[in-house]
Amino acid sequence: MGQTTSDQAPRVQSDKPRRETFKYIPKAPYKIIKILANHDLFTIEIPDDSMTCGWLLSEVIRNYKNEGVIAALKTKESLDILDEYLLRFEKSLKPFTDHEMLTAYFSEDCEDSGIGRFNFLKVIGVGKYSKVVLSRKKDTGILYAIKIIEKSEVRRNERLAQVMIERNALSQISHPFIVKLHWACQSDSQLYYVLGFCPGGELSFHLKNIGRFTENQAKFYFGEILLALEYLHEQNISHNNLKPENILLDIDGHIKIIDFSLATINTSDSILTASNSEEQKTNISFIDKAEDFYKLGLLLYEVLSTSKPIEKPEFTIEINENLFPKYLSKDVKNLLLRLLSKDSLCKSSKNLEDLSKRNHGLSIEEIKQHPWCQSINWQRMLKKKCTPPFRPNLKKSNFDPEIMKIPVNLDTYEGNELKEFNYSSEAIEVCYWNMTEILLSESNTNSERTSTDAEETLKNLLSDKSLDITENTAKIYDEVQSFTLPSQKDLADKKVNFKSLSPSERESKISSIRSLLKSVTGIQKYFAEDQKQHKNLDPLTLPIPDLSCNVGKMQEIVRRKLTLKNEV
Ligand SMILES: Nc1ncnc2c1ncn2[C@@H]1O[C@H](COP(=O)(O)OP(=O)(O)OP(=O)(O)O)[C@@H](O)[C@H]1O
Repeated sequence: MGQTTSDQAPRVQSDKPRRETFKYIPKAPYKIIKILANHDLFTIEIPDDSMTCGWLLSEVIRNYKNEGVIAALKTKESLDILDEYLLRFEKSLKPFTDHEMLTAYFSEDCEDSGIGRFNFLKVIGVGKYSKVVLSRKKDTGILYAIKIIEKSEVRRNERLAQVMIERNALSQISHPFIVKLHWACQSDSQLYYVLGFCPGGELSFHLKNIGRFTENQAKFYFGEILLALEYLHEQNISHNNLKPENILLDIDGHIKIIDFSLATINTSDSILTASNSEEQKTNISFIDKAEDFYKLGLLLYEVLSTSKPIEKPEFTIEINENLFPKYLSKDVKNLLLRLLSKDSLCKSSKNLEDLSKRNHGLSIEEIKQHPWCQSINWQRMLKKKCTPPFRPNLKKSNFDPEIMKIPVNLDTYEGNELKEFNYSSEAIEVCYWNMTEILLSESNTNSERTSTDAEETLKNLLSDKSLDITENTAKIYDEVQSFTLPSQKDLADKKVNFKSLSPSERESKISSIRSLLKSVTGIQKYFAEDQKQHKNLDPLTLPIPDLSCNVGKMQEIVRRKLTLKNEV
């Protein structure tokens, strides 16, 4: 059979108009994202929502032609949860708005093998003996939560053994529902545990926002915690401090158990020191595990009712169904009864004599098979395939804003680039006050100023190659932010005082501050003495294009505070 190939086919000229179907019509971008990379500002067109954070980063790297290695992207406002989101390459770009501006994070070389490998960003948690600080690893740009423990506090409170147990427990754990310890290191005065960052905040924070959880919501958290406990107990580790404050959420809403500061590890060695008896060895580990179940019961009660049973005296006497809220189902009441029963209390008292009083306690298997847990598919849950009741808000931080105001105590950090400059609070405070004075004197000369076009000023600022904007002062931002303005009267007095100074007195007052600010920010040409060359750069009206512009940051804060103050 003769085959007609396209070559052989007669070329017939058709009279019909040609169809346009093959014409390539470029699709309008679905949205664009602006990228500020060093002094370059460019846009990336996002064709649709299926594009991911990993794709965006690769596009940015492809488009950036200048010096430096881009390791990550971050939000302009350093919003912790979105910054973490941007590091998840598989995540969709959906949460970002059209024309959103992101900044590039450049990899920094670092020879230090200790804590100097990290830039500290802000305090996100405070414990009795420690602070937890959100930090970025200088070379990779990855975010971590670093728990900083003061050695002096450990010594004073004789907590060394406990601190070592926390470290040892964390270092042998690897489980999807338990925080990961990546590194542990120390300086002369502090211990550092570098932990995976959980941006979703504490379960207690969400509990406060929501009121109380429904049984289904509670069941999800209960199930994930139980799986983590099962794993811990298999490793002979008891957590001993389960409570909503120690359950964090990851970016998708799954749990991570933190805080092993009260944990116990039942190694045969430690048991041997306590006693050589095999029977007691079994009992002791049994008691610690029972303590976890009891605490799990308290946690379940708390999330379902929003009250802490521990604060109710009747709970420590004899537990019965009447103590539970009426709206709870029969099944959950039964489970609570079993977890919180007097038996459990006896077991958790750690008094060996009490053991004689106990009946048979619940095992993990029994809890898993309890009627209330019947709807849980444990295999799916372990693989994180069960949908969390809610996802943490990506548009605002899930950490307590009051805690985030706490300054990172930079004086005590060792081994990073802060050595050269004294970043003590007083130094920053001096900066702050004098910035205020400069702004006040500026505002006197022209009270009608309005904000200039942000884009335009940004371009001016970026095209000025003499400005050496350093990345290093998110910490200063935090420090400055934590100061409060004085009363209107004090401000007025300051203003009058400052105005009454002669130009040379003003100059001498400001000059030391100016050099301080220059060394803090790395910006060499900015203030009055430079204004002849930089007429466009008006400290009062300069918009804040990027948080890495440190003077801008300070101005913004001062201005925001002044506005607030004036509104009051
Ligand atoms: N990996 C993390 N990611 C995000 N936030 C964290 C992380 N670890 C701790 N935090 C925050 O820091 C707070 C305090 O941490 P943690 O509970 O470990 O300290 P603590 O045990 O209470 O302190 P201490 O041992 O000094 O008593 C937590 O409640 C939480 O808000």
